[in-house]
Amino acid sequence: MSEFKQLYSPMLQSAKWYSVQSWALEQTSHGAWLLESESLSRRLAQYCQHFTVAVLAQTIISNDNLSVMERQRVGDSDCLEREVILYGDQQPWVFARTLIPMTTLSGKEQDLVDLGNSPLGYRVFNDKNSRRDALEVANLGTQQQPRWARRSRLWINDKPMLVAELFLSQSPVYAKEKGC
Ligand SMILES: C=C(O[C@@H]1C=C(C(=O)O)C=C[C@H]1O)C(=O)O
Repeated sequence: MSEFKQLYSPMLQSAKWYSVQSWALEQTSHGAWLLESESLSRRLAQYCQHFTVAVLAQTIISNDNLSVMERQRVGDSDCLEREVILYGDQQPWVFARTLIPMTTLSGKEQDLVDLGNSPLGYRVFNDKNSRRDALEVANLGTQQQPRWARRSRLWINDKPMLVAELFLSQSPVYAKEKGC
């Protein structure tokens, strides 16, 4: 198993998520990232020369293995679980875990299985019928040294998927805080 997956997958899955309103995110530099409602991939790509995605794992998981909240967001179907690292100029910036219900992988959306190293966000937000809702934020670090994560539901043609993203220490989300 990849070291990234071993480290970050349990971190993300044990996160305590809070609605965005619980955090004072407006007018902060990290808030602009966490509140991004369009494609995070596109935003990250603007901060580097080479934006790349590496798939760590892609497997089908039973609905029984989802948490109650995950089930509330995506329903009762088994899911394709896709875990990736998003890289900016070879630096690991984001660990992301996406749950795509098998019922979403129908019609035009069957191609989501074969994304490989293409960013999911490019595919989803290229479609006119896409949107994001149910945004939640977690801090997996401390107040002094935050490690931000967010979870949101994406819709494509009225079919849901759930994306959780952990912003790693080298990501531009922390640039201002570090005084760079
Ligand atoms: C969901 C988006 O796509 C990003 C790309 C992902 C992937 O390729 O698996 C996963 C999560 C995202 O951060 C986005 O760009 O908003």
